[in-house]
Amino acid sequence: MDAPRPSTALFDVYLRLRPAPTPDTDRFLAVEHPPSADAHPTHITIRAPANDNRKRAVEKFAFTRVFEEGAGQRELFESTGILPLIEGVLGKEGREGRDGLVATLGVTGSGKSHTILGSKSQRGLTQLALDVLYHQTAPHLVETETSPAVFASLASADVSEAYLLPAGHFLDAMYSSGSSTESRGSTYSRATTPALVRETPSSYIHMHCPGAFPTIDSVVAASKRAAAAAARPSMAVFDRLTYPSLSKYHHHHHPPSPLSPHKPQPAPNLPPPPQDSSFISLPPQPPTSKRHPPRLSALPTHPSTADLATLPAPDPTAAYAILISIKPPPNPARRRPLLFKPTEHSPDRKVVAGLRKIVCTSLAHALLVLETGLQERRVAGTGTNAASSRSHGFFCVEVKKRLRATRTANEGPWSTATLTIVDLAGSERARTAKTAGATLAEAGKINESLMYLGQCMQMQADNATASTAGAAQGVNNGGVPQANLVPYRQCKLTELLFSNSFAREGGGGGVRARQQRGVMIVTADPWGDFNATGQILRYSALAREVTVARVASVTGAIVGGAARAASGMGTAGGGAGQEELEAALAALAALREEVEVAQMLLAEETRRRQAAELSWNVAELRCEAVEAEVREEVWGEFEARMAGEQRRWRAGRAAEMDAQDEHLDRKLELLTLGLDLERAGVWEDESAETEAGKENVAPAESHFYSEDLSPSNTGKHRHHTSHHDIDIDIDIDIDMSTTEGAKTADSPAAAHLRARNSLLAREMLQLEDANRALRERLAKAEQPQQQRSPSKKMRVLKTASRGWAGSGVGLDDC
Ligand SMILES: Nc1ncnc2c1ncn2[C@@H]1O[C@H](COP(=O)(O)OP(=O)(O)OP(=O)(O)O)[C@@H](O)[C@H]1O
Repeated sequence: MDAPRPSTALFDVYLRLRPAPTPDTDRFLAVEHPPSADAHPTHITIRAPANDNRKRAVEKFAFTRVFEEGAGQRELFESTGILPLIEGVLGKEGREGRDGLVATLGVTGSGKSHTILGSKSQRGLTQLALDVLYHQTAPHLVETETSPAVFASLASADVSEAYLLPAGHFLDAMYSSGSSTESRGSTYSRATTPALVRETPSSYIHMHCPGAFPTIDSVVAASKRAAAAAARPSMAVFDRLTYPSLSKYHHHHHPPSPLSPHKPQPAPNLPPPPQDSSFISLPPQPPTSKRHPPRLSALPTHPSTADLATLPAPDPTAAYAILISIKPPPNPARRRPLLFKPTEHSPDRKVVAGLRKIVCTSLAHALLVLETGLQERRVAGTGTNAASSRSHGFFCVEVKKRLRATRTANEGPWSTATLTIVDLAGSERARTAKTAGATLAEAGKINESLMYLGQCMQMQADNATASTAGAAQGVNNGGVPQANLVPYRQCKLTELLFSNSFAREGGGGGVRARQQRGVMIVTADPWGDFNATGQILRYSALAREVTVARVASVTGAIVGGAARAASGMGTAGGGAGQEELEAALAALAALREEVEVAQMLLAEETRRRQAAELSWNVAELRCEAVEAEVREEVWGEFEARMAGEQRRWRAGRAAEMDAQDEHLDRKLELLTLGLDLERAGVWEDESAETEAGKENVAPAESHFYSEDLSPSNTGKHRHHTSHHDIDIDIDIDIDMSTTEGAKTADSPAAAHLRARNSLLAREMLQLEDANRALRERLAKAEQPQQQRSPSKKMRVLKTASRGWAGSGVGLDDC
């Protein structure tokens, strides 16, 4: 069985074994060493301890690499791909960084916290990662403790509704003047944390340092005020928000701690430091409002990262800022679920809203903030592990990056990549752990979230195996292996861990470039709980194989009994009969073993099927909910559009009818006018004087009036209009001489006539305009019909020529 090395994997999975607490006991887990001395082990096998009579199958698991009991923190740090993760977070030159995830998973007491956070004498992966990060970015870090403008730019670039604080500010607010208290111990142990009953830091801050937390708004406002006060030194305002040097957290008897061999720490030249040792070393104390800062020199400095062979390279063209996120301690009375927010890059990329983000400009600051964060993590002792972590711990190191200002260009916008380090709470069996009440309920939740995590990991392992098998057989689906969806949205834990691994940004081809890469370190105690460890190994391993164990004792007993029976039967059967019997018994034993393995496989498959059914049901419910939501949304939009269309159509129709009415009114008005004139006898008289041969007008046409406006007084103006089913021909033939005659006569009738004439002339012009517009509309309406059918075209032409025939106005005039 080879360990698949999938290219599409969410993360590499490493196994770390912890040293034996009592080495002389039997271990159930064995490491398979590869034949070559240079190669690292990748496989382990587990077999049930002797006292477990139920299962006899041997299970074999494959991991990216197995670290045996002797492996130290430094070896783990160097060999688990964390350095490339850090390089990814820093980002290549001119490019944004990529998120990285380091997580530990294992049964309670198997060494997760030891791996991630270290112990009193050894640094964990988190401290080592911070050391490398600060060492590599030191020349490129922006100064936020003293520069309000830079701090404000960071604050305004954060989209997660976080509270940004400079580290000095934060630490001072957390550990204000309690420095005169006596030393109460010197042992550093995280195990004492659960018993500490103190004010939560946030309540302390609000009670004792009102306004001490600068919100984004207050810092931005402060920076604006500072910029505006040009006469004063611009630092004046920010000084009030700036906090004392880190060196006050050093013990005066100790030299500055060489936390990072690469970067000297500030000298301890401040007021007499507290006699107290690190707050994490305190035995249980009565409630008090004072807290004491961790003593920097008490924090472990081993192992060092000074002589690492390869270090991640930062972007030389960029400026960096490093922020450490801390979730404010929850109010037990009003526990709220984590609030996720999509980021500016993609709705899939989620961040937790409402965190405190501490801008740390040095490793020492970062370590102090980390220690402070650890205090806020809820730890409650259980029967299994006295220092058991009863919550999943997330340590998020945000690396902000922007292009530095040059002579030709200003600095670019801040981009963010996050290194998330996760110490998952241990899975445990309630019976073993002897938990009760709220702690038992919490354990149930933790186990549930770990179950969902297990499903995701199994799915990823299956995908990876399928992809490797597909690649080996050259079978693929258009170059893309068919992968099952990893159900990471089932719970907050898996969403937090993996939403960035699947985030699609922008919809373009290069969207996967920023997807998160991860490292999962599974911890196991080879002498611990066989069942619980086996369960975790089953869902976390990259591959698994079940083989039959030799059940020599049982088979031997059967064979021995059979042989005795055979010999008791006398010598009649002879040697041949006995051999036959032995062979039959051996076959029987082999069949029994097969049945047992088949039963185990069946049980495993049943469990997986049930898990798959569960996720299927959840997915179906989600689909239904989404479908209903989409339906409702589409229906609402459709109805709104329909109503809009109806409104528009009604308005258009009303306007059209108004235009028609107006047109008809005007025609009627003209008709009435013409009739009036006719009645007055003007037209009859004048028509007698008009020249002979004047064109007759078709009876169907309306002959309203004629007016001769030509200079020679002999011209006539004809007007034809057609609107829908109404055809109107207007002949205007006004004899100006008559008008002149009338003018000369200067009778009331002549004056009336003149007035009428000029009114008519105006009306005629308006009518002409309306007529022209109508003709254009008619022509447009007829055009498609003419194009469609030649016969129709002819019909239209005929109709048109008939319509214009009597008026003397050619089609070209239309
Ligand atoms: N590789 C190791 N080397 C030395 N000591 C170890 C190692 N791993 C674990 N231990 C010790 O085992 C004990 C339990 O380890 P740890 O607290 O890290 O377990 P855990 O898996 O985090 O447990 P929980 O899930 O309950 O928090 C600690 O005292 C720790 O120092």
